[in-house]
Amino acid sequence: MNTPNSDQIRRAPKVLLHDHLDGGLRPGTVVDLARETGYAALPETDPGRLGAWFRAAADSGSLERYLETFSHTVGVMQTRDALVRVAAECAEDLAADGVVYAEVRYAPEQHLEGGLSLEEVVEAVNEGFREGERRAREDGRRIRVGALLTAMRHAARALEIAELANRYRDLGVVGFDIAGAEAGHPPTRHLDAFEFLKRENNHFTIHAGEAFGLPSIWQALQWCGADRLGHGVRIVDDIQVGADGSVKLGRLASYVRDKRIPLELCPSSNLQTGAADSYAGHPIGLLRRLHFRATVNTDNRLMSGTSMSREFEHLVGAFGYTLDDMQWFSVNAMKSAFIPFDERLAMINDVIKPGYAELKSEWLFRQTASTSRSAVSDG
Ligand SMILES: O=c1[nH]cnc2c1ncn2[C@H]1C[C@H](O)[C@@H](CO)O1
Ligand SMILES: [Zn+2]
Repeated sequence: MNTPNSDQIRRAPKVLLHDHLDGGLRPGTVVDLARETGYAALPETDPGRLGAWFRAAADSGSLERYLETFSHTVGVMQTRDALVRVAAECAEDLAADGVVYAEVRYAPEQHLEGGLSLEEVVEAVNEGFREGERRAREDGRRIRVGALLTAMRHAARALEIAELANRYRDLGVVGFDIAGAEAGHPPTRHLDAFEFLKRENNHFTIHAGEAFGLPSIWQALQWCGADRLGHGVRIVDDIQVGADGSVKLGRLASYVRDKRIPLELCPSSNLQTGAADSYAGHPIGLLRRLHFRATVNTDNRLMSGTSMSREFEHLVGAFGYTLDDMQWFSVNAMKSAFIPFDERLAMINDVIKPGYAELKSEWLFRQTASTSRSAVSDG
């Protein structure tokens, strides 16, 4: 009865925990910035064709090949102005899509080629997010964006980036992450960074259980102490579903569910990197049914040609999700955010729940309107 249409999905208040700044540029902005900064390696210079190129190139079935496409976005994000613009447009685009709270991540160490310092990178991105929030407000939309600082798992700067995240805590940065090719780069190589953050009572998430399975999830949780799992989708490898529908959770899957570890699931991205083969077959269906702390995310809007609304449209199509399901995912995400508890609670009670209540009550008023129309035409 309350299956949402596209317009309702877009207007519904959504919460996004896993979105890469360098994976979400507008294609036209990539073209503009390449021209302005003298970046000559773009495979296409027409925005439409460039957007299609990113989607196709990222659609290889391999995480390593998917990640190669980032050389072009990172390539044009090497100046202060470019970072401010990309961050402002990110916040604006998310707000236009109905996102009310987002944590957007990027790796400061990848933006130093033009001579910026790590601090200048963080300050430029923060400035952009504040500008985007302001523009959204002028358009009558409300969004709050926090930054997550990512360290690249194949590099050796994790402790330095963790210290940077800690220094900019309460100044626009809400946590830390590690990303990059998973196989061959275990998170335990960066234990010093995680231990530092734990001593500082700071928060972090780790990309795990995407291209590599249970050992990666286990390490991220039990060795590194991650607060959330970036993807974590392969936790289904520890869940057995019998022919009669009975379900048996292994020890790790039980731990993840019992401890309410948030899973930052990214359906479209998983289809492109081969972690899932269809929306209907995506583990999110099972994980939602089993009441894991599942959340819906975009990962890389440019590479997947997606948005939060599109991710939900796919899920509504595949699983028949209703506005109640959308609210469940959004509340789950908000509970799992890295901002203080009282702010999360206020977002849930004062923004998310009223937003869904408004949408869920629309049918009442639509029915009155159509009754009066038919009365007029009957007369
Ligand atoms: O899905 C992903 N898995 C692992 N690494 C990723 C994914 N999406 C983006 N990245 C990498 C490429 C970016 O340059 C970096 C920082 O945002 O994070
Ligand atoms: Zn990611």
